[in-house]
Amino acid sequence: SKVRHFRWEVGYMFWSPDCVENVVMGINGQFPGPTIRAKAGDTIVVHLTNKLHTEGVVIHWHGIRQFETPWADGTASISQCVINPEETFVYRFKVDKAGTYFYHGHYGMQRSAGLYGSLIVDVADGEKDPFHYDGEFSLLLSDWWHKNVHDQAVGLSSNPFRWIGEPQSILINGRGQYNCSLAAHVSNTSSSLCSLRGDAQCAPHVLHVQPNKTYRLRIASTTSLSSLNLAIGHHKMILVEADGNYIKPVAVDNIDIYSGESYSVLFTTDQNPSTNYWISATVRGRHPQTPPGLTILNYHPNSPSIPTSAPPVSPAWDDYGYSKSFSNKIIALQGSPKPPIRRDRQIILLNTQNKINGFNKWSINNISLVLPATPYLGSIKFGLKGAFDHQGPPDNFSRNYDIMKPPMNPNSTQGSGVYTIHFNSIVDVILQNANAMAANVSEIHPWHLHGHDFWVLGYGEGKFSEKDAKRLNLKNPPLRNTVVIFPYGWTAIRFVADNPGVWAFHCHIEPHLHMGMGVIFSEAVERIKKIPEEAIACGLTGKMLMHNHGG
Ligand SMILES: O=C1O[C@H]([C@@H](O)CO)C(O)=C1O
Repeated sequence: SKVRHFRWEVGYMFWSPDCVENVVMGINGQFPGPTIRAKAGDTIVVHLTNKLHTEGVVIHWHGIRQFETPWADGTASISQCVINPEETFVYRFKVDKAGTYFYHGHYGMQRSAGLYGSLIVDVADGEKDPFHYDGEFSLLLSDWWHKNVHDQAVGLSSNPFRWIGEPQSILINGRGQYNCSLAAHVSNTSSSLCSLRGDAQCAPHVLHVQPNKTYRLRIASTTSLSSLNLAIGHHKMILVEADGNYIKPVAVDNIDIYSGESYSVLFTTDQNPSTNYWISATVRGRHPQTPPGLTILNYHPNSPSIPTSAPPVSPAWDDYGYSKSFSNKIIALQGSPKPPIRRDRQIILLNTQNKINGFNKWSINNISLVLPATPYLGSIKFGLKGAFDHQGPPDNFSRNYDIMKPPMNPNSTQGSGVYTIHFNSIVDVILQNANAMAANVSEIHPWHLHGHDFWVLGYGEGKFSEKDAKRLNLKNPPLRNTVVIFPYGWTAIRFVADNPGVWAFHCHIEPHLHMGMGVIFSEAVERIKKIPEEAIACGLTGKMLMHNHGG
């Protein structure tokens, strides 16, 4: 295995992700940031220098479990102090499992500002994937607003509340088209056909293929808000990987992908080779006001021109039955690690939209998460009293809460308390969805766990009951790091607390996390040996270091 070094500078720059010039957060002058490619077992070392003028930054390596390096998880106020302008922080961590991953900012709304890129881990030398392919491509999906993230964040924390609204564009590898459509001539749209130079920043990323070959398409979603459906016109796909875990191969026409998820699919170029085909990413789960993101599958030796057929038709945005049946198709590949058959602890998390002093929030068991000034990892390790709320949040919610109705009393509180998890204990979490503040509204939330993969034991409708607990899938549940809760439904997961650290578990919709939709798991922190000083040189841990050094 190798040690792979990267020197990165994060900075704002002018860029036209969807043909409209804006300010984006880039890395080394690139948007999206550079792709990291490594082999399982390698060590990645990223020297990250903050070239933003007046704000801190961190980067989270989404899906990488950070065994023995919990300070490198890249979560502001949780695993480390933010990196200040002109400072360099060294992220050093092992990528221990092959798969499709990505990285992104995890401070304020910096992911929405464009701070993201792909992280791809190939199998180690001498190892093989359990499937064959002739070539591969990688698509990183995101959504893009013309309103800058500062305005977005201020709106979310204002009274009256200003919602960010739906995105202007869906980007595929950082490229979308706002004021025109690649498919104007073949779909019923009022937009005009794009006339783009191939080297324009918003020109689509074209996939060049040979006929009669099999390709692996790696797809990851780092959207701020949007749930997407991805399809390749006229081609079937076989799903083989989810969130860096092999799954039982299953043939599908298209895939639902929620923010924080990744998949690999195989497709064979067995269609009429005299034409090109569309790849589309269409908004689902919220009333779409954003045209699909599009790119082109270009069969050799055709020119990379616009396909003559219409883009694929996706399921209706509110066809949740379709989404549920898709999610239920994902099961573990035979021979994958199985979950332990019993649990040590069950935590039931009610997801509600709330008000605090007139401000809109999201709460979990009636507590809206606010992050403390001193990152948890250091304050917990050194027992610094007063760094965050002493009282841990509850493991359950009131039994008579009606999840089908808007909250009777929408007032909630904010808090920074943590769930303390014992080393090697087996934890079940039941994510319980509910009605939002408006009547007859319940939204999709993709939940992402840091530091772990978990088994998805099942999805269900309504309020989770003891009956449901007996019917969980312990036979072949898939391992993942992100899972969705459907409107008015619940989702059950299980994980083994085998990774000392402080780990966020949160809705991956960035404005929702910003509004408090997450919890913190403090796991066996007493087992962590030496935390690098640069991760904790702020707040109360910074003061402690100063005293220790006789400052
Ligand atoms: O957090 C959210 O706020 C809006 C809406 O509920 C209020 O405008 C919305 O759709 C969200 O997901």
